Amino acid sequence: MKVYVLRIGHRPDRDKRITTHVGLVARAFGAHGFVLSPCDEKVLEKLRDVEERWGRLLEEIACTNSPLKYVKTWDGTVVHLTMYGLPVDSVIDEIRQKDKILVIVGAEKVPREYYELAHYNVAIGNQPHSEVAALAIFLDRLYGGAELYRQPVGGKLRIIPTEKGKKVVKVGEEGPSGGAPGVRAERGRGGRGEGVQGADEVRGHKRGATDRDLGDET
Ligand SMILES: C[S@@+](CC[C@H](N)C(=O)[O-])C[C@H]1O[C@@H](n2cnc3c(N)ncnc32)[C@H](O)[C@@H]1O
Repeated sequence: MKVYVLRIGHRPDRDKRITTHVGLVARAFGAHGFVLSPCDEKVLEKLRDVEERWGRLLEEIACTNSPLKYVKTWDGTVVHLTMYGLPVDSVIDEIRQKDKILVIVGAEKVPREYYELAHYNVAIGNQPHSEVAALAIFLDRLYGGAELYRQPVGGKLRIIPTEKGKKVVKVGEEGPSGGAPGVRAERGRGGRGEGVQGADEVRGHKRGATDRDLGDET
């Protein structure tokens, strides 16, 4: 399964923090790609910085100024998170069977076309709340919780879970039993470029094994 998150309706003057949180949730909760619309380099830079320090979980961090075209040319399943949609529990098993999923989250009012283009309009409860919460719960239901235990590739720092305090070590110094308990990332890192349509309209950053962020400090 390949999952991309498309954040639409971002307002650079007021949404930087919440959009960054959408991106961080996409990264930490199992998405393979994060696409922002409209483009805002500051937000993308922040996400790249997190990936550089904490390790690579996203295959692609990109933006588009033609979000509708991005959705129309997505060659997979389109899920739009909205409080007006169907209850997540009634559709999540079906969505989990799909190979390629684009999850759209809005900011303020989402244009009607997105509701029509979506294969699934999905509600995380039928009350208004937040795109950050909606995305987190959707991805957690999609992966059944396993996404929390993926291990990033490269980066500089790892957290050693502790009962109290903060234990952070450099990559390579985790020790034989270091690192978070759990499973390694189940998905492969291959298939870069999948899900990128209208390359002339998608400005992004694709990461390869030679990127500077793969170097560790040890
Ligand atoms: C500030 S909310 C706007 C609420 C909007 N009226 C709506 O259609 O959900 C911004 C985004 O959060 C997400 N969201 C908010 N509440 C949600 C809910 N109950 N279920 C699913 N998504 C939700 C949607 O993606 C929405 O575009």
